[in-house]
Amino acid sequence: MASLVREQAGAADLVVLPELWTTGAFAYEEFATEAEPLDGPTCEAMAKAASDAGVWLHAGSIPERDPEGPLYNTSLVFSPSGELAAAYRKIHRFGFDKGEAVLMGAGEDLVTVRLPDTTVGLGTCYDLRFPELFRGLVDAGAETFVLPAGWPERRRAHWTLLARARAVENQAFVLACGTAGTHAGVPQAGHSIVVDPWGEVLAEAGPGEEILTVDFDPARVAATREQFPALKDRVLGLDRPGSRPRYRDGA
Ligand SMILES: NC(=O)CC(=O)C(=O)O
Repeated sequence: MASLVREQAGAADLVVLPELWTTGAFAYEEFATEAEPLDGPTCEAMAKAASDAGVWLHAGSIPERDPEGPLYNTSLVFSPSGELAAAYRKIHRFGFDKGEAVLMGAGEDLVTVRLPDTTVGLGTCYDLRFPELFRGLVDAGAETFVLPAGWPERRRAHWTLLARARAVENQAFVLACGTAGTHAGVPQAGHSIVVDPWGEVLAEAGPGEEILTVDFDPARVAATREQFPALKDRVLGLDRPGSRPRYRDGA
């Protein structure tokens, strides 16, 4: 993975990797054996790859070992000088009563990171189904969402639909990078996708491994929000019972 990142030197400003690529998102038994702290060998290798290539690197996510707590599914962003600029612990864990949902702890913090031309809001895979997270990130200034995933082929239609929905409703770019191949018997969707603030798909990968390259202009977020200012019409608090407008039964 480090040599793939290095190949982007001079070609990309930001490189994005998928979710849990050291294990596979469904290789549950490997989470504990492969987990490492944020100064572990994978982070060290990714920090070096980012600085060797001189790129911002969203290094996807790894199983994080917190000496004080449970394992976490943690996404990592490195600056072009190899500093860990952000770490985001996945808030919505997938699996209902098994897998990640029981093997890993839930993150609690919404995380944004300022890149030179855009503020990036972080989400991971299953988070894509929860619009309130992305609204929270918009409130924190996000203009571009970066989301690594290990999304199964079986639900690929949801992947595309949700990526476009998060882009349209938040008038933001969505850069969603998915794993390819088969992980622990689960065929992965691939189909990494980049969506613009109008909901148009700027680029989409195929089902297999590939490097998807896209040029986008972060200034389009402010322009879209100004030309079609739907975000200003939000009624806040609808998802919080007790807040206004009030909830009532019937007509
Ligand atoms: N793997 C995930 O985190 C999410 C997923 O599979 C889904 O359908 O949602």
